[in-house]
Amino acid sequence: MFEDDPIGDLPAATLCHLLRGAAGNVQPDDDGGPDADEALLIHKKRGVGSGQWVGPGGKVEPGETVRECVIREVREEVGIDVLDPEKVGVFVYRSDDWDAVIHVFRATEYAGTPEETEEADPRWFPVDDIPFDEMWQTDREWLPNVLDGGTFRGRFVYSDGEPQEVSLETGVTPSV
Ligand SMILES: Nc1nc2c([nH]c(=O)n2[C@H]2C[C@H](O)[C@@H](COP(=O)(O)OP(=O)(O)OP(=O)(O)O)O2)c(=O)[nH]1
Repeated sequence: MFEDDPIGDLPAATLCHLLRGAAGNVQPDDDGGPDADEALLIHKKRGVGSGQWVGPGGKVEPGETVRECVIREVREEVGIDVLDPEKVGVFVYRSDDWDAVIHVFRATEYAGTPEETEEADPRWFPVDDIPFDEMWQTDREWLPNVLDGGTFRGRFVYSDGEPQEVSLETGVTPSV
């Protein structure tokens, strides 16, 4: 799937999908995945994807691991500390103005309460009522699976803001 992409040469970025149950904590369901009621999204105020709902995250800085990046970005954007980031997916994103390899994490344990910042307005959404119409179009291809405990890798090529190529493989173990 990634044969055409010099993955090591592309800028890296992260996304985090935080889950909570009705009682706050998340227990495993029958399949061993998280049995969550709600997922945290941010309404992004600036940068790539501003004006849309998206998981918190951002660009990996020089000398930083993707895991360090996702913890830093969630803290900067919504003011909480993620305790158990689990890498569950990776995708190549290509567009007219920004190419990247994006590492997707899921987490169920964190410290603090999400707060609005200059970058982001956070809100918990029911996992069966995610605002896909106000998100990156290809997120609807993989996010339900991630919220349900799955893993994936993908490649999404956009032009003029519209997806032109969509490749997706689920049930893979993403390398970190
Ligand atoms: N959900 C989703 N997020 C995407 C897609 N493509 C894409 O680049 N992103 C995300 C990955 C990063 O979290 C974010 C781009 O980084 P950013 O602009 O937020 O980076 P940053 O916080 O470091 O911002 P800055 O300092 O450069 O302003 O966009 C996509 O197709 N779906």
